[in-house]
Amino acid sequence: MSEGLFDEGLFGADTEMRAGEKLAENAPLAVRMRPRSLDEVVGQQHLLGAGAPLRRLVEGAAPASVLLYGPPGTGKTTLANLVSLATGRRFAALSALSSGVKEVRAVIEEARRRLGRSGEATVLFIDEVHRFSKTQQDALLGAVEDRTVLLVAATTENPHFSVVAPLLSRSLVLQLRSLEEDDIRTLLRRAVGEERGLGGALRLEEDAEAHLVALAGGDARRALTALEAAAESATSTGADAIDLATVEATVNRAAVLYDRGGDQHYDVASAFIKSIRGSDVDAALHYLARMVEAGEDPRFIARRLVVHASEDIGMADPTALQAAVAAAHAVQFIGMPEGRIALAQATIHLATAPKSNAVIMAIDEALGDVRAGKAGPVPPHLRDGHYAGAEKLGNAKGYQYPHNKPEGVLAQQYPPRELVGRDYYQPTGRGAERTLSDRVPKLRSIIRGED
Ligand SMILES: Nc1ncnc2c1ncn2[C@@H]1O[C@H](COP(=O)(O)OP(=O)(O)OP(=O)(O)O)[C@@H](O)[C@H]1O
Repeated sequence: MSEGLFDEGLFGADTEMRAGEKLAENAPLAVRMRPRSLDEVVGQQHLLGAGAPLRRLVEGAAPASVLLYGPPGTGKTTLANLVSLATGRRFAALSALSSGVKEVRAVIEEARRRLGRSGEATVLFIDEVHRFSKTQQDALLGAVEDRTVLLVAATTENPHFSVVAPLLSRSLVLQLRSLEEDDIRTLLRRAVGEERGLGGALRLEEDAEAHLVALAGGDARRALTALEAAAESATSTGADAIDLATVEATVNRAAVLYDRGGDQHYDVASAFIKSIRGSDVDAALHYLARMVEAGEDPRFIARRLVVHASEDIGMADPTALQAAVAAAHAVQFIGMPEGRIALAQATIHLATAPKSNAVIMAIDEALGDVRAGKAGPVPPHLRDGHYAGAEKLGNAKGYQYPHNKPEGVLAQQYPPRELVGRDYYQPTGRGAERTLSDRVPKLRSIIRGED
């Protein structure tokens, strides 16, 4: 197995960093400022106070695999690193974005060999573990179980929904919190002053600092990345301080490059859906490609497809919902990068399908009535007639069984009295809904006895 695998992870050459090892000077500021000991970690006191679970782990108490769950840039990678440093284990990292079962197996195999050969233990850090498919997560189980690796998995999504049960039950789930404004301020000041940061070459003006704190939204990486961009800009103009104007002029760039949870994400997702609704298959594929390339969570994309299969296509092509659900399953099953093909197939299916919004209109009108209080008693003949005493109440009495009629439909009141004659579903007549445009009015007239 090539050592190079470890170098291709999310921190480049930093992947196998050891205490005291010098980081490349050209590493990003956020990487250079990564805490080297627990004392340098800000916030997360609920996990790091005396006797708290993470401190015990870092201090070498009973090693357990951990799932770190929390927003981006709050210290998940950092803490994984510290666990390996403090416990003298080698640090191997994989990103679920770019690794498959093959890579997972290779890393585990290497960990097993090292353990057998020299007794050297490994912390295996898996970033964004929620992006792993079930099969990929299952590949980790054996090694976690027999302690070949100490797994530290990070996720920004609730692990109870995104991590397979056997892995969940073998791990300690620890939730990280967004950093407080004061924590971010501390990190910015450290980065400005310390040698491994900007080395005190520039001053950070007060309002510029406040702006960076606000922009960060509790994400330390975002704060340090924006600071670095502003510092580069200030240096290039020969200034000796970073002022508010410089921060404002540079943050857009920083935001576009690094802001996974920001506006771009929602704008592109919105354009994707609107292209599908507009039947522009090529534009839809373009936005899909942008999301895939940006590392968007494939399950987020799949969920949008499932929603819009019903909202924009509905009964005009009932197989669209099946296609979207199948793509969602496929993504879960095979993971990325192969999952992109299933997503593309569902995108093409939805974009080229005939369109109808009759389903969403129908349910929303029905909901509107219910919310307006139009929800009278259920007609007695439709009530549950199975329990003891039901008959006495007159429940189910007079109910007519539609199958007894040759057409399978008969005249009978189904809605509460005040809603008799109310039509919610209005077929558009497009695609497969065409047949419903004929059938639904006929059904209504039989049921309402107008025939
Ligand atoms: N709690 C913290 N204390 C000190 N520095 C922090 C903390 N959290 C993050 N940082 C700084 O931000 C950088 C990025 O943090 P880290 O990689 O640990 O975040 P993460 O939670 O793993 O984020 P992501 O989910 O985006 O991968 C670190 O290199 C470090 O400089």
